[in-house]
Amino acid sequence: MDQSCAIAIDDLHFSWDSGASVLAGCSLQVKPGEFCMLLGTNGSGKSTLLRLLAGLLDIPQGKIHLQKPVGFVFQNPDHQLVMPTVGADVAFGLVDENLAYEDVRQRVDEALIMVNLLQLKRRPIYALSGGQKQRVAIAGALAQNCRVLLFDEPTALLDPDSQLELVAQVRDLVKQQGITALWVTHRLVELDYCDRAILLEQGRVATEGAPEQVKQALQNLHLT
Ligand SMILES: Nc1ncnc2c1ncn2[C@@H]1O[C@H](COP(=O)(O)OP(=O)(O)OP(=O)(O)O)[C@@H](O)[C@H]1O
Repeated sequence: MDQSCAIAIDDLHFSWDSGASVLAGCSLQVKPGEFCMLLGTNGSGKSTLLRLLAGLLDIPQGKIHLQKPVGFVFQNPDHQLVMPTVGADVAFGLVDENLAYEDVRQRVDEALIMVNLLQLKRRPIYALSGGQKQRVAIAGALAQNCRVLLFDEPTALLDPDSQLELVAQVRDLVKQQGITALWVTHRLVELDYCDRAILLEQGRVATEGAPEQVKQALQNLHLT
């Protein structure tokens, strides 16, 4: 298993207790600083794979190597933002680190600058747009110095303009900060922003490569 990868998955198998196999010999690698997108039909196991990577599920069979810390951005930001204001929410992820007040302030400000939200630091979460909420979730991970970010359909609830704004911003973050991103999507327009796309089918990688190559494979499979 290549330990120099940001993410390396080798022969991963997973089934839910009640059901059929979801991942069946899934292997893939993501290089440090790569923006990789993961596609596949409904139920092909994309979210399950992200949850296994994030350590939210136990791995029954296979191996996972992952650069840490790892951040997770959910489809619905209301499922992960827990504090009343932007700054408090970004700081919340640092509570276990026992940092001095000034260090927390600095880490929060730096993270908010990276996602262009410093001016909204005191704004209540309820007064943010969906795209702004997703950027708060990303800032929370950045404040914790996450090197790998996992995104589970983060644009699914956004309008088309906010969708492209978010994906472009994550691409900039990946390229400027050397962060690695694995991004699950159903929206083909987003593929133009990634370095490489991976198509998951029947629990394993069916195709991977440049965005155009994977779009073509999807068309051949009549999945578009
Ligand atoms: N908590 C759970 N308990 C039992 N089965 C589950 C659970 N979560 C997902 N599944 C099942 O596992 C399979 C894979 O689901 P998963 O959510 O990983 O797919 P997905 O590729 O992310 O789908 P989608 O594109 O619809 O989000 C599906 O058959 C789903 O019904």
